[in-house]
Amino acid sequence: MTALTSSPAWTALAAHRRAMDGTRMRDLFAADPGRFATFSLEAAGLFLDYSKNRITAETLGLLLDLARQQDVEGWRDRMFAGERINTTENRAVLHTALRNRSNRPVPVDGRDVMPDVNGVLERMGRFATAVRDGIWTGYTGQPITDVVNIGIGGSDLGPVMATEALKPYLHPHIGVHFVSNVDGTHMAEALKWLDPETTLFIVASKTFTTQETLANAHTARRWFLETAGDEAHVARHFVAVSTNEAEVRKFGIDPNNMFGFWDWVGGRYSLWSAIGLSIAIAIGPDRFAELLAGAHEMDEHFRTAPLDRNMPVILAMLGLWYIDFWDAKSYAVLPYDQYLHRFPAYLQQLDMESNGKSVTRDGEPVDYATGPVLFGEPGTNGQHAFYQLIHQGTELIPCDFIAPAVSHNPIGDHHRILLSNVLAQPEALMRGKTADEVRAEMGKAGKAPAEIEALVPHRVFAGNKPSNTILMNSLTPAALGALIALYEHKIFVQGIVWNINSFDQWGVELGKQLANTILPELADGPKPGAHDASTSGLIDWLRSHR
Ligand SMILES: O=P(O)(O)OC[C@H]1O[C@](O)(CO)[C@@H](O)[C@@H]1O
Repeated sequence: MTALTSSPAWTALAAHRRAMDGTRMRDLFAADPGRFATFSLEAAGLFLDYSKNRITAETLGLLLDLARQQDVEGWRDRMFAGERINTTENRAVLHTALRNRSNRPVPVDGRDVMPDVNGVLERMGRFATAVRDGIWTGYTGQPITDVVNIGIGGSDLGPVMATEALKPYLHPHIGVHFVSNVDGTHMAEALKWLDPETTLFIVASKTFTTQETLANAHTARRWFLETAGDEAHVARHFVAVSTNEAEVRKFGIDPNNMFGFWDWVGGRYSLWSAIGLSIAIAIGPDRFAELLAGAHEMDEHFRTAPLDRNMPVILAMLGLWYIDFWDAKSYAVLPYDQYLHRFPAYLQQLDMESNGKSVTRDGEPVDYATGPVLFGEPGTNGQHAFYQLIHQGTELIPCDFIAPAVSHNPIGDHHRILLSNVLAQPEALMRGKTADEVRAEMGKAGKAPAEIEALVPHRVFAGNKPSNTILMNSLTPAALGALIALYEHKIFVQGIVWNINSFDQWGVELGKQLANTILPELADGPKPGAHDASTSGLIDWLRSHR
């Protein structure tokens, strides 16, 4: 057993879990009229109801004991203080500094990073305004009509998700597009309707060595030069966002057109940095500042609220409760807001790249489950796709439901219908439907007893399925900022309790290395090198079918 699973807090939870067998949320609600008030809280403009979980006050107490035992508060303070808590890469973890609207100094190796952070933010703001106001023009003097962000992973998913989420705030005459996949189709489809004279490319890559992004950027450059002709025009149409000035120069982008950030910003935590340039152009610097401010408010909450009133900590510990003590392997995030349709995809990287780890910070194998498989779709679409399995399948899948009280598009009674669904699903998951309830319902509908009995097993809902509901007034930039920061910190807390490093991603390297080996082997020439029979067979098949 590892130190964690043999620890007092863990073993107490394991015993408590066994004692919870047979406990049903239905009964807990019936026994305690104050359950909703006890298990809900508000922070940074977000309201969290976590009363529909398999918990009692004792459960929460034990979960928080575990958080304390693992020194969540100490690690949190070390993160905010700029300590190098990403030990395998020897880096600080300071995405919170990027949205530190208090301007409290944040030292890294004794040097305050805030002047640099504010400096880049100001440059981004000036540039975004110039593009938005038509002052930054293309090489023929025309205003920019389209911006294409070329990046992948953290250099894509955050900006895509945020510009989709904040569509009501977009500039009316500038289209923002994203190309991430190295599949030429992605680029070809994006460029199809664009005019090189009025298109601005943002090449976004922390390292500026990512194969997919560089391939896409070179293709975009060639496409642009086919019309523009002169290399000198590249400067008005290509800007870079990176930490790697040398590689940016090598690509041929003038460092004056580069927006920098720092190694202490993880890729999947980077939308708050210059990686958010496409967001700033899309919604304007003031709205971008509101996004940062919303996240900062959640940071302050996370930094200062006691653990039992701390939204990210509570969400984290509930998630961990199901993963480690109820054998839940996956987890659904279900936004009831069409604008949040890319939010689950964004969270997949945030959560699965952060906590998809199986060794501790010291390199020992874990003997407990870590990050879950995360998936989701906007409600109500998901209801007509995979909710069946959540309601009646054999897997336990905890869910987060997310919804705004007010829609940006108050058409007829659409929003009321949407809200009725986001309330009904957690209720149904929690309550379920017993055999007697099925019998009574079918009896009332005049069904024959034999038919009723045949269908009872199919129409019973076990219920007792856990979920959280997160509400906000409306999906503003500030609310979105708070929501993202909530999940960032939730993931952080889980990583600390699991004693893993949530800030590296070595697991993506092997595939990259092997792809580089296979790349030349797909060309004509000598037979493929040493592979397993399957990989060699597939290479041969592809070579003979083109
Ligand atoms: O911004 P870069 O350096 O191009 O990296 C893109 C992505 O690649 C990864 O390193 C691995 O997928 C991510 O962590 C990162 O967000």
